Amino acid sequence: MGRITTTRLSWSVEGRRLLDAIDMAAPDGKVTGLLGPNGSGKSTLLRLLAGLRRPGTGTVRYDDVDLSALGRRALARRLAVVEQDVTAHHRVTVRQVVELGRTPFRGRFDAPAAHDRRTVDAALERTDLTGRQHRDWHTLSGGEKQRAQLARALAQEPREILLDEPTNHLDIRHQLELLDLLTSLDVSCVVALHDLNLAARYCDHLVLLRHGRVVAAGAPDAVLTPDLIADVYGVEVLVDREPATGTLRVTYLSTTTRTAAVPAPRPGPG
Ligand SMILES: Nc1ncnc2c1ncn2[C@@H]1O[C@H](COP(=O)(O)OP(=O)(O)OP(=O)(O)O)[C@@H](O)[C@H]1O
Repeated sequence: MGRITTTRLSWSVEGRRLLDAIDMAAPDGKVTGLLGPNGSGKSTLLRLLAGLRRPGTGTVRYDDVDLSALGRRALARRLAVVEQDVTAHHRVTVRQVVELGRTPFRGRFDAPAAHDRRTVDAALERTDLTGRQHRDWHTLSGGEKQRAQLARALAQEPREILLDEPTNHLDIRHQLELLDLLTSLDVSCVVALHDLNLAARYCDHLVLLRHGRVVAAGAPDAVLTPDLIADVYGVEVLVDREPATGTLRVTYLSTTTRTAAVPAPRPGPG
């Protein structure tokens, strides 16, 4: 497990600042939810955390180590990334996709060792894909592909996992199973989510973005307030607790024009 932090992290493209001085911390061993409307910068932030984009300014740290000082292989040995809508270009089976999670631990020409096989078997089992492991990747449904990507991430035995809307193709049962699984792992997770009720139920810590800036961060009951949700999403909500479980519950009432007052993002370098 490791703590992920960013300091004054910014990223711009074509003169538009898409992330603006992001200070965030994803606590060790916890599930951190990234929230925010479409285009608020969740995927861009995840890509910077994953080292897939280089920060314009600012830093990303894994524990106390700057991401730029971690080699690619060292990073791949601790960090798993589950992106949205991954496509495979070659004919591969589900098991071969999951076996990719073992690549950082093997020499280029090594056959999978017993530990690699056991880890892949366990990852397939935990994502309910054992029965589909020999299927061609292209024959899977969207939800099965998403579960296979999670299985690949688990096969990596990571200390940290970054996930971009991992529930968007999943039916209700698999959404709950995936998030139950994430919360049961001894791993620090950062997960972009749209569903505020799933965020309330499964995340220990939330970071709410708007126009590439952090507008609130903290425990779900500090972030999921009617005022913040109306300001950021333009939706009036009722927030209470579900009586049977005590979980925070967000009920959507109506859209509002309150977000119209939000200033446009600043242009800027870096
Ligand atoms: N490479 C790029 N070039 C130009 N604009 C980009 C690039 N990448 C992202 N953007 C823009 O940056 C903004 C943030 O995008 P991002 O995908 O990070 O948002 P998001 O919060 O993940 O959105 P969604 O909820 O719709 O997935 C959007 O306006 C997007 O169009």
